Amino acid sequence: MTVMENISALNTPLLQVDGLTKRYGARIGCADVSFDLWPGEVLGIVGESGSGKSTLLSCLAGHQTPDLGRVRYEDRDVLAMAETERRRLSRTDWAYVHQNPRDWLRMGVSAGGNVGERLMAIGGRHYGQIRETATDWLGRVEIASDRIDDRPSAFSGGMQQRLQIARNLVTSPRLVFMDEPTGGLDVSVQARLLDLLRGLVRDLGLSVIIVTHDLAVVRLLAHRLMVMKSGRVVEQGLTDQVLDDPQHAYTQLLVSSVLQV
Ligand SMILES: Nc1ncnc2c1ncn2[C@@H]1O[C@H](COP(=O)(O)OP(=O)(O)OP(=O)(O)O)[C@@H](O)[C@H]1O
Repeated sequence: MTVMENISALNTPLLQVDGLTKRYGARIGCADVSFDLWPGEVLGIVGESGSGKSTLLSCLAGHQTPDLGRVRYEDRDVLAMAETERRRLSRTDWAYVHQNPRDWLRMGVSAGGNVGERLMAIGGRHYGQIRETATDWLGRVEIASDRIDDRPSAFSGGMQQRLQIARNLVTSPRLVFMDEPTGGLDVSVQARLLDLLRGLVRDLGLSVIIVTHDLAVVRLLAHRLMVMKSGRVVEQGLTDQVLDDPQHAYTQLLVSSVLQV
């Protein structure tokens, strides 16, 4: 990129979402959701169970087709894209970290293989280099290099989640979707994972959309917050502002119920 292209990239949102709506029959999944995501920005999406967080995330990532609305990634219309192009984006520029790593890791393949496989999917062919990069990434997610040939089934839940993160980030994506990445883990394991995620997001300059019902997670990770209720965005703003001075009654309830715990 030239300097001018760099400056212009900084002035353009990475993702532009406009009026996104998804219904399941008569039921609303998400309705009229609009926002911009900027390079290097972490956007948190919170709301109680059934508020539409996962529906929104899966529509953004192209796993579901919305009924209405527009999604632009850089200068590309994501919804009008051919399936092959969207798949290519998912392997290169985008990553998706799911709540349950066991469903998304290849449990019969070694830890190193799980990471290396993603490099091979984008054209990596040199075995030595792939193994070296996989070892480096295991180190970055705090998995000892002598575990490289172990299968994920021999790993703890926290290690499996860290392996899923390495598998996702090894291809240097720019935009990472995360769906409850710390869900289902012990509190101390969650804290370590959050710390790790925060470091990676900062060091790699990632743009992230993270869905969670856990306000502590967004407090630590997200620059900006969107609060959803019944499929709609009821409040959005800078994370600290929204959490310290919630304007909408629903956000006030969310925040106060956490404080009572
Ligand atoms: N496949 C589906 N078929 C029908 N209705 C669905 C489907 N998926 C979600 N819904 C409905 O859409 C609404 C939003 O659900 P969604 O799973 O997006 O919420 P969520 O905030 O992610 O909840 P959770 O935190 O429990 O995952 C809910 O009313 C839900 O019942």
